[in-house]
Amino acid sequence: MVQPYKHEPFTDFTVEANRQAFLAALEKVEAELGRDYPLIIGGERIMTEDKITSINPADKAEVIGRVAKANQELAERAMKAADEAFRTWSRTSPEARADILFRAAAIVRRRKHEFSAWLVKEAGKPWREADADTAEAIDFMEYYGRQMLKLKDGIPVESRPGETNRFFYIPLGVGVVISPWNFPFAIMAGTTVASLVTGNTVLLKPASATPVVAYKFAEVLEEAGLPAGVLNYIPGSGAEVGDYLVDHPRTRFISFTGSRDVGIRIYERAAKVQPGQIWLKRVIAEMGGKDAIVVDKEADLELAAQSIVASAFGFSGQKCSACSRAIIVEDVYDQVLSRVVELTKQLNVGDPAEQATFMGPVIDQNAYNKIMEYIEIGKQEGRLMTGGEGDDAKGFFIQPTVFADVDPNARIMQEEIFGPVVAFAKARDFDHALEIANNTEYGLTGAVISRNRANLEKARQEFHVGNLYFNRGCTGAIVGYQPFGGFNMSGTDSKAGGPDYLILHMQAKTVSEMF
Ligand SMILES: NC(=O)c1ccc[n+]([C@@H]2O[C@H](COP(=O)([O-])OP(=O)(O)OC[C@H]3O[C@@H](n4cnc5c(N)ncnc54)[C@H](O)[C@@H]3O)[C@@H](O)[C@H]2O)c1
Ligand SMILES: N[C@@H](CCC=O)C(=O)O
Repeated sequence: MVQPYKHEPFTDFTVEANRQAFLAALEKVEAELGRDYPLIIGGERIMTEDKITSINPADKAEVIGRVAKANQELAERAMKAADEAFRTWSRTSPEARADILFRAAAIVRRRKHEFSAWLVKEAGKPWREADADTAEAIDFMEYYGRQMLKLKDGIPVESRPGETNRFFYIPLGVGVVISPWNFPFAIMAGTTVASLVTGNTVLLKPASATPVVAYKFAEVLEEAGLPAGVLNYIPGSGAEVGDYLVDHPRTRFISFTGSRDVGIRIYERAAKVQPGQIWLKRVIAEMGGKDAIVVDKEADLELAAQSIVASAFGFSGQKCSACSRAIIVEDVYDQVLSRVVELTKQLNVGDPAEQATFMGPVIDQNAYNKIMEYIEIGKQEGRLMTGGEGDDAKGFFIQPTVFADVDPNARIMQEEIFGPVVAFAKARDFDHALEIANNTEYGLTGAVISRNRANLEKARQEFHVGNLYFNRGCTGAIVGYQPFGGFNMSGTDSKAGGPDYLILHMQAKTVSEMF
């Protein structure tokens, strides 16, 4: 009997034993840096001449690993392997598939700090963020395994006398999983195992900035008993391998998490029926955000300031859920702003391998350049209150940055920056604050800090985001507790970690028999 689902607890690093264990994990990972990793196609390891070099964003001279790079020919081979493996994997019992997830979760749990240490090194995540990423990966495996057990016999439907009707779910086929670098373990693992446990086979193309942790996870799934060919690990260029697989007539569905622009491209390309294709591809697309925290005049202002700072600057603002807009009712605007500035100035920015670091680097040179450009735009559009500086000499470090008095239509209030930058806008009243909050093309997360019940109820109806939080920050959804996904240009609102997520990876079949 499977135990009821409970989310994986976060590690308390004030406990000395935990601190020591994490330091030991960092040491272990440091000793393994710089290795070469192959593709995995049909269970076979394939090394290529051309490689993706994964570096530490906090120290660009440090190579995390060199990963083989798939081209179209290898992607085709992987497609054939996945297509072949689908014949048997789709007939494997849901219980056996779920057991592989539970076993994989147990393996990761035993090596939890080691996985988090890879995240510190490869993604530049500070300890707490890395620990949360690993915990979320474990949660996805535990939660989706249980969800599959709930769904395995379908859902009862009505039958008339002399008739038996059954309604159940079958797998789709080969899925292409395309994952981002910002939750390089949790989102990569979650989107992969959701596809697998539902009986599909997978071509996994992880983000090029974080392919090593994805390789480590592919190894875990093998160790847990996943048969060869069911998961194929094929890092490669988005434009080359990504487009090729999205267009491929044998691709049955695409599970994409990433930026708005790439999401739209995939959505459009997947809609085109290719010669030989006998289905309409399904697309699950989780895209960007321009998330806001609204602060009412009747509110705990300290909570408001703490929530804004944590949501804006956790993992350097590189979360689709990050607070990049603080919308404050004018009566309390100055107080909240000055407290946020004060708290921001106290943040510890530096090497994420150090326990005391709150905020590490941004992911790479492109991200650094883009964010610094937005900071320049921000200087034209608002009042720079703190931050604004960057240093990319050793790693890609940007100071947490606060802009005040920004017009709701300004670029830094409309466009996803994906860095440690928050813009403040003043609202006349609560209704005006909600109007500003809804004034973007995105609709992912949002929060309201208020003691006014009527205003909270108004926000429940009117604040148009997939994940709305009251009296807390707008990041940190927990699998199975706060199913995650957004409206409008934030994607297809496919709620990851939610009770209806797995169904998106299957098709429903009705069988009616007369007696
Ligand atoms: N809504 C969510 O749940 C969620 C979660 C995490 C990140 N995000 C979003 O992801 C973005 C940051 O991640 P990113 O920089 O890795 O995004 P990205 O769109 O640049 O890349 C995401 C993935 O798409 C691949 N890709 C690029 N071009 C492709 C193409 N033509 N065809 C197929 N695949 C292609 C990349 O290689 C990568 O694996 C932000 O916009 C963030 O808001 C959203
Ligand atoms: N699920 C994460 C965000 C994922 C996107 O980056 C959160 O809730 O903060």
